[in-house]
Amino acid sequence: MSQREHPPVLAEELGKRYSRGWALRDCTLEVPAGRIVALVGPNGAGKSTLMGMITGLLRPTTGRISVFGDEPSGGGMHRSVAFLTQAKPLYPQFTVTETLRYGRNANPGWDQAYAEELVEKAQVPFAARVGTLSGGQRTRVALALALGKRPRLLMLDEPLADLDPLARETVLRTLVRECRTQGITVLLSSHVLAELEDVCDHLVLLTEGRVRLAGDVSELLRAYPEHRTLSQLALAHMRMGVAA
Ligand SMILES: Nc1ncnc2c1ncn2[C@@H]1O[C@H](COP(=O)(O)OP(=O)(O)OP(=O)(O)O)[C@@H](O)[C@H]1O
Repeated sequence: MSQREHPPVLAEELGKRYSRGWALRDCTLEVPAGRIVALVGPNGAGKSTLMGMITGLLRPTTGRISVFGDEPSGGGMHRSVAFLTQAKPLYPQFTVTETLRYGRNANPGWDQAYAEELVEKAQVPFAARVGTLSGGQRTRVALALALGKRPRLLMLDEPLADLDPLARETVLRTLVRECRTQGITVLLSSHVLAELEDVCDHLVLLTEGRVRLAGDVSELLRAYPEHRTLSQLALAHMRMGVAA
């Protein structure tokens, strides 16, 4: 089977146990190609743990996970995956130009023209040091760094948490436009359910380390007609999961 035919993520009975107990249990799911997937759940539900296992930074305790058909290893992230977190590991003393140069040196498939175009569109000065940029500008640079890698799967763990509502909307719009145009699969973790509404077409909902709901958003809304929106659906299942 060619790598193209493997789904971006396939988890089978995946589990992760820390010293304090299970963070994720019996997690079986597929992240389908080309979708924008909302990964939601209350605090401590296991979202970051799942993402950590997709990157290969965390090793599963039980079960299996594959990323484009490959088992993640501790030897670095899959070359087709980019990961953006709220922490945005950018070097504050680097200029934007130097940050992109770092991206080029670190990534074999790097697309310099595309990364520069994203920075230009965001109107961030190339000569500015990253440490002097606003939160919104830093996020746009981090996004250029992630997309310049030309990933096929982009994972975002609460990347917009420190942005004002206007910047959140702008960044999210840019992100969705770029990913839809490029056919990039997105796994987006956020607590702001309302802003996932018009963006995500697939849902993975975790509560207490278990997959409570997963699937195509329109199909799920048809299966649960008492809920009209992704937010209502997710919130109701989060309540059930926590009460269970
Ligand atoms: N390194 C660790 N050692 C011990 N327990 C951990 C560790 N990392 C996470 N956990 C625990 O695993 C569970 C799941 O945590 P995780 O960070 O995956 O949740 P989350 O859904 O991302 O939460 P949040 O929305 O608050 O970011 C929590 O109970 C957490 O305390």
